[in-house]
Amino acid sequence: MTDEDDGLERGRHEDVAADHSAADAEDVADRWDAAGVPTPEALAETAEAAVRAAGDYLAERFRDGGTVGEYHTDDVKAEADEAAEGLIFEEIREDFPGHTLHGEESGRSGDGRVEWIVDPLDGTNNYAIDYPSIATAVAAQVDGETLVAAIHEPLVDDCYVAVRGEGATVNGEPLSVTPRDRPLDRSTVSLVVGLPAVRDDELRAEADAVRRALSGRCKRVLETWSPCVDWGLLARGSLAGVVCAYPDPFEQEAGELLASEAGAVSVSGEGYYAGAVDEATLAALVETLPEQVRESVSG
Ligand SMILES: O=P(O)(O)OC[C@H]1O[C@](O)(COP(=O)(O)O)[C@@H](O)[C@@H]1O
Ligand SMILES: [Mg+2]
Repeated sequence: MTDEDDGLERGRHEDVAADHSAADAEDVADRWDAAGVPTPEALAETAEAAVRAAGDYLAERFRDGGTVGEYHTDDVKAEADEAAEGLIFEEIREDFPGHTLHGEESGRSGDGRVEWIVDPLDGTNNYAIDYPSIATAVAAQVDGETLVAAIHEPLVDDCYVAVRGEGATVNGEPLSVTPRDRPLDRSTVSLVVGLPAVRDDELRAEADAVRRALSGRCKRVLETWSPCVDWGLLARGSLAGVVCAYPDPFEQEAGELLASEAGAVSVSGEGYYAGAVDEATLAALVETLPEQVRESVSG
C-alpha cells in the first residue's frame, strides 16, 4: 500500500522517516554481527521507524474522525489495525526481508532467526470510541529472546525504544526509574487484563479478584486497556507498578523489555506478571495479590 492509497501523512516525523528510508540499504546491511544477525542498533532503528509509521497513520485517522465509521460493525473493525500492521511490515521488510513477521492481525509468516512481534494498535477499543489512549508496539526477538522493543504513543507523540542490556529512551532521552519510598496507599498502579482473561469466566473471576485486592491497597488502580501506555508510564516511573493477568504477547514482549531496561524490577509466572519501580514496591504489590496468584509469581 502506498502513502497515496491510504492517505498516509507522517506529520512531524516526515523528515526522520524520509532520512531512514533514504539511508542506504547498504548502510543498514553493513550492521550485522558475525552470526549474520543484525546488530541491536540496526534492529532498534527499524523498530522505531516502524512504530512511528504506523502510529502517525493512526493519529491522522484519529484526528480526522476516521475511526467512527470503520469501527461501526465487526466486519470493518480491523481496518485501521490492518493498515497499521501493513505499514509496520513494510518498514521491516524493506530493511530485513528475511525476518519472520508475527502480527496480531495477520499471524506469523517466515522462519528466520529474527522474529518481529507486532501490535499495530494497542487499545483498539479505545480507538473505536475515540478515547485517546493508544499505542503501536514492536519487539524484535532473536532465537526467541527479545532484544529490542519500540512503542509509539502517537497522540502524545512519545516514542520509547529499549535495547537489551543498553537501556531505554523516550524521544531519545534516557529513561531510568527512580526508587521511591512510598507506600501503596499513596501510589497508582495499573492492571492489565489480557484477552484470555477477558473471554474465560474462570480467568476473568481471577482477574476480578486481583483488581479487588489491588483496589483495597493502592491509592488508585488504573485500567487503560492500552497496556503499552501503562508500560511507558512504568518506564518513566510515573506508575509505581503494573500487574498483568494473562497478557497478550503482542504488547507484553515489548513492554517487559522497556520496563526492565528502564530499571523496573519484576516477577512472573503462570499467566501473571508484576513489575514495579523498586524492590520494596514490588514486594508490597506481590503481598497484596490473592494467594494463588501470589504463589504463582513467587514460585
Ligand atoms: O475488551 P476487548 O475488546 O476484548 O479487548 C481486551 C484487550 O484489549 C487490550 O487491553 C488491548 O488489546 P489490543 O492490542 O487488541 O487493542 C488487551 O490487553 C486486552 O486483552
Ligand atoms: Mg495490545
